[in-house]
Amino acid sequence: MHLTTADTLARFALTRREVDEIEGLLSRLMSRHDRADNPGFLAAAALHAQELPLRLRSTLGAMRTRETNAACVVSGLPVNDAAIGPTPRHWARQPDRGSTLREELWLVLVASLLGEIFGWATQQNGAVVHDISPSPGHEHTQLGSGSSETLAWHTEEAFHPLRCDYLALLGLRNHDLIPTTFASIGDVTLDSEVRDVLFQPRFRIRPDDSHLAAEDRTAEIPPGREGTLLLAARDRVDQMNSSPQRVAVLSGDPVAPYLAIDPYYMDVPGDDPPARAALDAICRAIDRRLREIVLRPGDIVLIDNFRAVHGRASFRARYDGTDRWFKRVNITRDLRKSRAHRLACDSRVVY
Ligand SMILES: NC(=[NH2+])NCCC[C@H](N)C(=O)O
Ligand SMILES: O=C(O)CCC(=O)C(=O)O
Ligand SMILES: [Fe+2]
Repeated sequence: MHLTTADTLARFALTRREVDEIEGLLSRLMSRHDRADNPGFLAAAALHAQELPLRLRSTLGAMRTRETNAACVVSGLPVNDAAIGPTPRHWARQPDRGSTLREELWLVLVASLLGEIFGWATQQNGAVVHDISPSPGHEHTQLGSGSSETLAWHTEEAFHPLRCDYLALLGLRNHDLIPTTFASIGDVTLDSEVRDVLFQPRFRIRPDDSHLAAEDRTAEIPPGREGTLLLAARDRVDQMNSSPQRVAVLSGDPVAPYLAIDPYYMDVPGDDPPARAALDAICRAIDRRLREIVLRPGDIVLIDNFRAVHGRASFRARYDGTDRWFKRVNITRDLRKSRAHRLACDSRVVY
């Protein structure tokens, strides 16, 4: 079987005029909002995003509706390296969130062209805009804060039924040009027997370690429904870890399927050699198609989390304030489907 091969990685370079327009929009928004993740700004983000240049809006509109490409790199917005401050050594340790307000507004606006932004109660303490930077002690982990090991390619939250439709990564600092890795299912060729097996619920995907981090569990349990939801979310992660359901890797249209895969956290239960062989086959096919995307400061990559996998090359962390530093958001096309797991209809945190 040959899946559709429309080019999977689009590159969108902002013109000088578009950069000027965006700078103006960001300055106006910065005078009115002190954080990119405050509820007031998030509620209006989709509206403000309509002030982004038309060419950008239509490119991302096509990515959303026609599934033309599985990723798009938007480049050209300058970032002042001194102004954003030193790279934090831990996601919770950025001394002044205001130092990246401009860049976070940029990320949230662009992401809002694809859908609604949300975070996980069990990840980075419910933050909606995540920090990705290397942390001491995490070098050999499979976390965004790892470094010395390759971050194995994956679907973001492959284990979770409410996983994002898209994720967006913003480069703030990347002096060593350490690449993000990327491959689209649209570039992968599979035998029809392999594909048929991957469409069946014969696989298990456990939560990745970012949802189990002990540090997320030290905070006090809040009272009321929030506490109830938080404890239930932790229990669910624990359960998905101890007794995961059997799921399919591929879904949707057999000739242009969607994908949920995270081999590092997967296994094939029971005596099922054909399922094992099918998983190995798709992993090899994806490995062959894996390519590198180097995000420079100001660049945003939007990744279709139903059609592409991503990861990161290994590198040596510096821990001197000049390390690679990204911001990340999850995007859903439909916030309503997670309503049972959120406190309010407009809340962005999924428990
Ligand atoms: N193979 C994996 N899924 N590794 C985990 C990916 C990193 C994880 N999303 C984090 O925020 O730290
Ligand atoms: O650092 C990167 O380029 C990708 C990180 C990533 O995939 C993650 O944090 O889930
Ligand atoms: Fe990821």
